[in-house]
Amino acid sequence: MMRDDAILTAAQMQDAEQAVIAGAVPEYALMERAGAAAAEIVWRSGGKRDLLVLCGPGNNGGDGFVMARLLRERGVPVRVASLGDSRTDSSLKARAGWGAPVETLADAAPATQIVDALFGTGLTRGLDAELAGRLRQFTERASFTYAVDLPSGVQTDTGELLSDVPTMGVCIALGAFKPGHMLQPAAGRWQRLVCVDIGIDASGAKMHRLSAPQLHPPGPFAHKYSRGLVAIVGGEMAGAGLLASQAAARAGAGMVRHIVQEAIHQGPGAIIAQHAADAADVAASLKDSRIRAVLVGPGLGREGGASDRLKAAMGAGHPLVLDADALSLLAGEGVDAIPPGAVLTPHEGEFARLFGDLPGSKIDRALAAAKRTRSILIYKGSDSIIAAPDGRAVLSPASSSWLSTAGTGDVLAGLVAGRLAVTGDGFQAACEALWLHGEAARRAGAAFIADDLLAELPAAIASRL
Ligand SMILES: NC(=O)C1=CN([C@@H]2O[C@H](COP(=O)(O)OP(=O)(O)OC[C@H]3O[C@@H](n4cnc5c(N)ncnc54)[C@H](O)[C@@H]3O)[C@@H](O)[C@H]2O)[C@@H](O)CC1
Ligand SMILES: [K+]
Repeated sequence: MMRDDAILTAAQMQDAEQAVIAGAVPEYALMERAGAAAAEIVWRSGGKRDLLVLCGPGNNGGDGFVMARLLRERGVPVRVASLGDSRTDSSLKARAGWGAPVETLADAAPATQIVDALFGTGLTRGLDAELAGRLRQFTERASFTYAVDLPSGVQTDTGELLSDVPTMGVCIALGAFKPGHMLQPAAGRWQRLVCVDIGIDASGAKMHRLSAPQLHPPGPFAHKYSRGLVAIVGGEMAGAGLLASQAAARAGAGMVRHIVQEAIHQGPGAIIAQHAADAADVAASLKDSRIRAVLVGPGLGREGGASDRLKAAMGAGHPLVLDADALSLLAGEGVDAIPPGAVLTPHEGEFARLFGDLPGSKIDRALAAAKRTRSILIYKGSDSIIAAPDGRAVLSPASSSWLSTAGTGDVLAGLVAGRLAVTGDGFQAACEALWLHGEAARRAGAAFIADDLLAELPAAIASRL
């Protein structure tokens, strides 16, 4: 994973900052770098339009003072309004560098451009109502708005909004992304998110932003079995299994067997339907050493023999992807039944049924669940998280809201199974599948249905070869 996709919590960011300071770079030098990088973005976006920088008492405010000074030097008409005194050594130095009058937030007039440098990673509580209201007024009257590090009011590590947060034009993450840049509801509070380099070493980060994968075409001697055989154990509703089957086939599996309950062949000829009336038939169908991934859940149902079909799938000893009804059934039976190493794809409701009310941020919950089950988790939502038992996490930036339609989860599960058959690595498969899913949705545009994602997959895959 690329290092410039690193995500650090507030505490990890502080450690990274201390490491740089220990390497003989003073804290104020880091503030100068941060202010200069953020000022560059403002300059490129808004040029010489009049600017009001709102500065808080800490180092976020210090960044704002540096920006104000540097943009003034470039001929931008800049004013600064502060919450009061600056309280850190570096922000006092930055304020002295500005060296011009500072207005109060109550008295300052609006401006065409607004910089929110009130609070960043040091936010400890929501803004009081008067301040939040004032920030909203300034923001609504401006044409160009920028948040330094995070919009003030966003909790750095959880993405919670501790007070009213207006939507900003650009959010300028300093040094590394923070969880709050990826997690909802914060992640919807800007139009554009950029991360600027300030010389922080984030190479040890265990969290990353989902990035575009590098995929490979089949080798010259590839054949259908060498590319990976995927078995999809269906049940009552063949349609969901078919969506997953096609996704697995397009994702790169050499062959997909859809193990169906009713002996009716549906769907494209490329998908092989195999009739398995009961769990014993399922177990027999899965006795094939060429199988590289088994997906169970989409269309499985929860009644009748569904639970036995699931057990047959879990007992077959192949790499597993568990989705949808499989997760609901397992919620009843307990997560200890989940074979270690599986890939689980719960949405919020399924996650809660499986793991109950876990504490912490969505990342903390995903990591705890991955550790507990020794599985890879794709904890789905508009801020999907992939978590591994060893503490790695990949966070997906918000994907198309049109994905909130029936069948898209089946497509994702099929993609995971397909990529698992190709790569043999659950974490990598989850990352590649989630990216392809989001990219197919982006390409499908508006008002698509799950089947349309299948049609977009070849182009999404081709773009990463
Ligand atoms: N960590 C780093 O590597 C760097 C951090 N920098 C900047 O420093 C920021 C963090 O600075 P600080 O730790 O000083 O924290 P902040 O500047 O985010 O704010 C902390 C101050 O605000 C007060 N405060 C918190 N919530 C409040 C609320 N709701 N109402 C009123 N007061 C409140 C705190 O008591 C404290 O005085 C980062 O977001 C970034 O902008 C940069 O200068 C450069 C490098
Ligand atoms: K801010």
